Amino acid sequence: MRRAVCPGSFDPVTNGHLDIVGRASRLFDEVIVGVLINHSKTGLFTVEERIEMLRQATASYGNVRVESFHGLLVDFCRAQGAAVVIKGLRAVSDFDYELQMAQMNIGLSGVETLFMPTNPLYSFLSSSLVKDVVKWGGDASSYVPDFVGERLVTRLRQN
Ligand SMILES: Cc1cn(CCC(=O)O)c2ccccc12
Repeated sequence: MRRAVCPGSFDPVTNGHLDIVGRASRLFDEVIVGVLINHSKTGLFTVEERIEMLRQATASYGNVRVESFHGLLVDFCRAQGAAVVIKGLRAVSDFDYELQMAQMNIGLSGVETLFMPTNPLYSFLSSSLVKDVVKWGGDASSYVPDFVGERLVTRLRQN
């Protein structure tokens, strides 16, 4: 069974993430979305909330699993039996860092990284930008699933 891991923070999941995950799910037998647990950074949503939104957003794909992990990505890949990491590239500016990570990961463990160009519709998108837009009253309905947008409004506009 050919598995791939799509790692990230997903705080929250955006349509850009879902575009890549959906395309990867058509290329691999199973895709594991890995939600990174970062103890040094408090996100807007808890890891459990991010997992819940990702599971709801990817339920229709049929071969996507969502799990959390901490520590080295390659250790998570090994534990999941995945030989490939899928990364979405939004712009050339993403490439330097992602290349460095990919070279380190293959050196550490032989885990390959495949880069997928982001759909141009979402090449400017990030979870941080979406959060800022919603916080200041903007409409993010083109950029996140409706249920994610509703949770963003509830979480950001209460305070
Ligand atoms: C474009 C893109 C960025 N990331 C990191 C997201 C993050 O760290 O929150 C992704 C994860 C999965 C699929 C596509 C992407």
